[in-house]
Amino acid sequence: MTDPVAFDVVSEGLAEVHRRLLPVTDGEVASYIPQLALADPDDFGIALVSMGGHRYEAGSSRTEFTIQSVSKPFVHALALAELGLDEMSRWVGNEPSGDAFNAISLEHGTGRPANPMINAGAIATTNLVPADSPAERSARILDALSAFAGRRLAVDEEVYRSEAATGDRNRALAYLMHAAGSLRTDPVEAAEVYFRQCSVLVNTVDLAVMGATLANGGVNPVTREQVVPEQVAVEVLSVMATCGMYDAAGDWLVRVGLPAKSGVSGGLTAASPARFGIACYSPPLDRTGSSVRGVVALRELSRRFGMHLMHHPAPGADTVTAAGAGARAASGRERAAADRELLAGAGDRVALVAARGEVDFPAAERLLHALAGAVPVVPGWVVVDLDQVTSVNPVAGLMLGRALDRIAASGHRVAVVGGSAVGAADDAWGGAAVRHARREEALAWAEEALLHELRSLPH
Ligand SMILES: NC(=O)CC[C@H](N)C(=O)O
Repeated sequence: MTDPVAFDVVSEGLAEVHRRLLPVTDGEVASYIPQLALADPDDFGIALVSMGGHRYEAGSSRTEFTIQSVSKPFVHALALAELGLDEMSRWVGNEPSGDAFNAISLEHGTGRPANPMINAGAIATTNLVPADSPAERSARILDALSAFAGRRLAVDEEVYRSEAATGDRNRALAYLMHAAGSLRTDPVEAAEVYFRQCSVLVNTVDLAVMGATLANGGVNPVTREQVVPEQVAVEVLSVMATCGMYDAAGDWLVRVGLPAKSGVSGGLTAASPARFGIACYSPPLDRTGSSVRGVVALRELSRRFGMHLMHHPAPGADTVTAAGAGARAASGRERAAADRELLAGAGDRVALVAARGEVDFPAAERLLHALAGAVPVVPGWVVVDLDQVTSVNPVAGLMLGRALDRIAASGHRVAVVGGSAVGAADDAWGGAAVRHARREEALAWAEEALLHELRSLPH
């Protein structure tokens, strides 16, 4: 029997990066929260989770640590799912602050924190999660983080106490926001809920699953649970891309090109939309508060696996499989010599355009361009074969519908073949088109009508 591990080149890639970066000893383990100073600087874990829910890992990927600021995007997701983007944005901005994570980055006048990834914004966001008491709020947050991770998580009470004992700066931020009217709950309680959220224990694989859930439109790829709506995942990833790495966010986007979030315990998660969640854990931090090994590892992995968001994606399969008029659009029916002759003289009055696969905005643009080139110059018949189309997204359906309506309005008769996947787009073309089950039928329908017209013309 073949050992499936022998084919695991993904884990091999992770192991190679891990081996190469293990000797890196730059950075300092965070000590302003005393309990964090006890972390082992040699711990180094890497994990990658695919949209199929497959997990790949290297190093100390199962070592537990407190989530710290990596919790912020996930609690932001929970608050967004409850409040919606407009209401959220009234309380917390979406602008990169360019400041350190613990900066007093509050908007002049309103006291609104710049974004939900810095401490001030995170404390405000946490306390926007609807609940009747701080305990209930903490419980809801723990539930949400667990759903993102796909397993039941717990709070490290010692780290929580250590952070609460030394958390005056965060309390001060809460007081400032409370005074300015941007935090409505009690400042001390607000900070406590935030400290408990930061003290939730995770491992590197959990962080990768959490990132993968955002990359997968809010559906946890391991448990298949829809944790937050897809739109919320899109909004959270956007904020991660611009604010997730604090005052290093710009450089990060250039070099790694993925939405990400780091934390002071050394955790780091990144999301490659529709592809992977990737996470690292290594406690020594750079001056911006992100894991030194984590940052370099993500840089290498992004390059190695071609994950930079701004990369030109590989083109999909051709959408348009046939486009033309005349002979190429013939139905193949047996016909009398006289009819064949008639058709040969007027074959360019029947056009065929066929498409396949998923039709989204760019694919619809290609299809419409092909239609424009194939439509007869004099009133004729246009057969659009969508039998091999697997899906049409709403915007593409609208575009196609409008184009077919226009073609019909300019005097052509339109037939649409198959396209059971087209579904919603059906309403879009408002019955301007005749439906046929097969391409040959539609072409024969067009030819019969054309012949009928030609035969009645004086020779
Ligand atoms: N960047 C971080 O991870 C900060 C989280 C930490 N709990 C704090 O508030 O200071």
